[in-house]
Amino acid sequence: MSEVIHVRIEKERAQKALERLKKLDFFLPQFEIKRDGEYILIPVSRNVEKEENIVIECEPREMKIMPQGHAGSFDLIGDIAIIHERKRIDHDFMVQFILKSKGNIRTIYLDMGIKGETRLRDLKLLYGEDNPVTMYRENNIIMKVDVKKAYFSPRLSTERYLVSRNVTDGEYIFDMFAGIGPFSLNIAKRTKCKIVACDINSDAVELLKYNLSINKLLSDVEVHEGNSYKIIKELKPFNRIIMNNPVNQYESLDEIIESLTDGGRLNIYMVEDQETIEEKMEYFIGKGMFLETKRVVHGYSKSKSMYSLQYRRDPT
Ligand SMILES: C[S@@+](CC[C@H](N)C(=O)[O-])C[C@H]1O[C@@H](n2cnc3c(N)ncnc32)[C@H](O)[C@@H]1O
Repeated sequence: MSEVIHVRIEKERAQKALERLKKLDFFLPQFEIKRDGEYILIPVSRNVEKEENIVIECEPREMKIMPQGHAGSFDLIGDIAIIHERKRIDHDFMVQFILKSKGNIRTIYLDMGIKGETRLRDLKLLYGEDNPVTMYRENNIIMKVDVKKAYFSPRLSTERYLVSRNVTDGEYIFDMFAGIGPFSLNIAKRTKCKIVACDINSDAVELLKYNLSINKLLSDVEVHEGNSYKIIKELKPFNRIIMNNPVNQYESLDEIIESLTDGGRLNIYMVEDQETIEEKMEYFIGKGMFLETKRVVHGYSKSKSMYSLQYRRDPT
């Protein structure tokens, strides 16, 4: 049986990452470089995680395991690993695989599914201490994460970086489903903007405030606990609205579009299949929105993917 770890990197940055991985002697030339939507999968040797310094260029956060006869992946969040299985996986094999390939793993959970409005994960302990709190770094930001009390996924770190790069100083931004704050933190770190971040989960809001404080960004972000669909009415209009709650049904999209300034931008994340994403895109075009970027963030199921769409509201 052979198993290969791949660094998953956005297409535009893949060449640079490949050169860097070759230089560091992590690249495994005997295995194929593959495509995954807008991303490239580069086969690497197991100890790539040790090179924390290449995270920003390469982001080897999401390691995919593709052993024959198994189908799963795991996320690394600080010293916690969370296994996601698509088909039935031999859990002992996965635990041993992770422990052998990663040096610093304290706890391994199996993802039993995400539920409800607050998107909390049902986690089963497979290895180590049942302590869901850890510190996690991405794009020069540090975050306290509690994988049981608030939603967090490291898989969007490149997305958050790209969105933050698109923001210009002076924007007034609403991060509607902020969670523990990764979008707001990435933007506040790189720009001088006024950001409003809101989440309905009080534990997420507490972590968000803590994360702003440890990154010294408290004064850049106004935090609200509550229902964003209500709060937006009081605080609009915004130059940019970020909607990252892709699995739950979005409400009041007409009103949200109306809450943008002329030329304002909407960054929206959706889990759809090829057909339904086209329908959703037609809706926005019908509302006078101009599509600026469309990316496949990652595959979600056999037929569905997570899409990242950026629209600009053109003056009517
Ligand atoms: C998929 S998570 C995204 C979190 C964050 N943007 C991230 O990238 O980690 C969606 C978040 O939206 C929050 N949420 C769900 N409905 C909400 C609402 N009506 N108003 C505010 N927050 C809400 C949930 O508590 C959850 O933290």
